[in-house]
Amino acid sequence: MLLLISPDGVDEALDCAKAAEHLDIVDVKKPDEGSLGANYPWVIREIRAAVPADKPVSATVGDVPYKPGTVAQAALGAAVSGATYIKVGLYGCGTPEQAVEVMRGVVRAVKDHRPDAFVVASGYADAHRIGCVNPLALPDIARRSGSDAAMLDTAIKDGTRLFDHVPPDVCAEFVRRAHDAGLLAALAGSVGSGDLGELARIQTDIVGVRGAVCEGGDRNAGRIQPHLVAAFRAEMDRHVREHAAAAVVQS
Ligand SMILES: O=C[C@H](O)COP(=O)(O)O
Repeated sequence: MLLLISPDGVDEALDCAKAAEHLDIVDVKKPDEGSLGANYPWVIREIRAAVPADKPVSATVGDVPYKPGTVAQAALGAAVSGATYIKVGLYGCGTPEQAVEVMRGVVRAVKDHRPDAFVVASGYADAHRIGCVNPLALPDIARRSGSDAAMLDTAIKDGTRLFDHVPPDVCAEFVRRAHDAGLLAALAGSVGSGDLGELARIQTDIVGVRGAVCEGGDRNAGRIQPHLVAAFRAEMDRHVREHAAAAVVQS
């Protein structure tokens, strides 16, 4: 499992850089603009310069409306600024067809510029609260649009967790569908260390975290703490090892 951590700006990215050995992807976002709020191009550039070159920088393009041209141009902006993972929150897409149209534009805009960039189509575990596409539709949306990964996060950060909205067995189906389509499966949404056992068991590829590695577990008022990143990573690796060992015993 890969660990993606979301700093809110350059200062927190520097804290991530101090914990770089414990994380895999630095994800630039602007949490005060939403769950997948987009940050400024110059912030992406500064963060790219601040984190070790071997760590991919991801950028969120926003909780986007159903405006395929606008979103494609914004995604290109993130790629030009140095992000190699481009994450799009399909907030304003009410049907899979709309979501596929938006993501096709993103894939073309980003990969024309940088063929090796990695495009992530993200839906929301609490889609029922905002009226966007069903979580289990995401793997097929990602596949049809040529994206590289399907993701779920929570849209409303009110303390409810991924598993409160999409129980582990449904997340397992999400991961299965993503893998069957040849995609990576990424899961986030107030994920805590207590969720890591299930996330490892269902073979999640990427776990996205912010609140759990912030001071006081507070994604808004707290700041990312390198020692919390290290502790979270240690717990994650422990679960991955345990599930790998269990799989060997069963086989
Ligand atoms: O992509 C990851 C999200 O930023 C997760 O944030 P959170 O753990 O505070 O819900």
